[in-house]
Amino acid sequence: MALIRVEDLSFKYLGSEDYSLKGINLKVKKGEFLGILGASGSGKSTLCLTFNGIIPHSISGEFEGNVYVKGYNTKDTSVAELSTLVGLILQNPDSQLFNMTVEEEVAFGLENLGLDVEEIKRRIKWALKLAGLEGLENEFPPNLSGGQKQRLAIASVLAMKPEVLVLDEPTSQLDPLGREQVLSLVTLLNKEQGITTIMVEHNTDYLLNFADRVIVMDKGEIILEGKPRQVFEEVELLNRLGIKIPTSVKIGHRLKEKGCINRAALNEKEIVKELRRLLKKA
Ligand SMILES: Nc1ncnc2c1ncn2[C@@H]1O[C@H](COP(=O)(O)OP(=O)(O)OP(=O)(O)O)[C@@H](O)[C@H]1O
Repeated sequence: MALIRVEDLSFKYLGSEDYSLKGINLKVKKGEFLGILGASGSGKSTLCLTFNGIIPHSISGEFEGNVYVKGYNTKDTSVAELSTLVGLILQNPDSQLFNMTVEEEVAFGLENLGLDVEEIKRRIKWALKLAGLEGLENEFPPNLSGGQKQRLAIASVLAMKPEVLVLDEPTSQLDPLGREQVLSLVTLLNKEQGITTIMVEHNTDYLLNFADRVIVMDKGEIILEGKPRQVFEEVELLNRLGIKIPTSVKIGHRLKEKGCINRAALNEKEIVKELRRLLKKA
């Protein structure tokens, strides 16, 4: 059974003329890693906000269709209840951190869940360890690096033990090291902890390697969907939308054009394998 089911979803912000989401149908399976791509303004963030009920509960507009999370219709379920199922991470970690210490930041959401003190302590320790922030419990969050702040934001939602993590461009405001740390953490959470992951991410090399499926949005619609290697074969369409083609796929295309290999959408490992084969032949 799908963990998330989106049926004929359309949404228009209050006061807007156009719909930001138009007839979206989507299923996400438990444990799956779904990547979301699309040009600026195509509706990626709006879609993310429907998974934990912020749309329609906190942002009003015309909402048509249904979003189900673990069978709960988000229209009939509060954001507080949904936040125990769906953890949302936004672009800017500063907008998500409010407390005086790293530990208090993670404890914050847990205190409203009615958990006993020992369980809260256990969860804080577990989440900070997974996020690689052990030893920083007493730090003042604004003093952390960008990557550490974003990992703290992830640890805070992780401590609620959500079934789904929704990440909306979590690396876009980070330096290269911070970006890599956050991407490694997301990979670990999905592949080792089995957390269903939905991620808006412009790093298509990363999605090629780690996403199970990718959707491409344009003007509020899903216009392309499939396994990353299928989606990244659509070079012309992606170029038109300004979506970066993964480097290994670009090299694969060049080699295919030159008649050296038969398939183009290759990841780094496969490109190296093909190049070694070609070198041996030469
Ligand atoms: N709060 C809002 N009120 C009115 N219109 C909005 C609001 N937020 C977004 N929109 C509009 O909805 C459409 C989709 O925006 P959205 O932010 O979901 O796109 P996006 O693909 O996430 O873009 P980006 O990559 O720039 O974040 C755009 O036309 C945008 O102007």
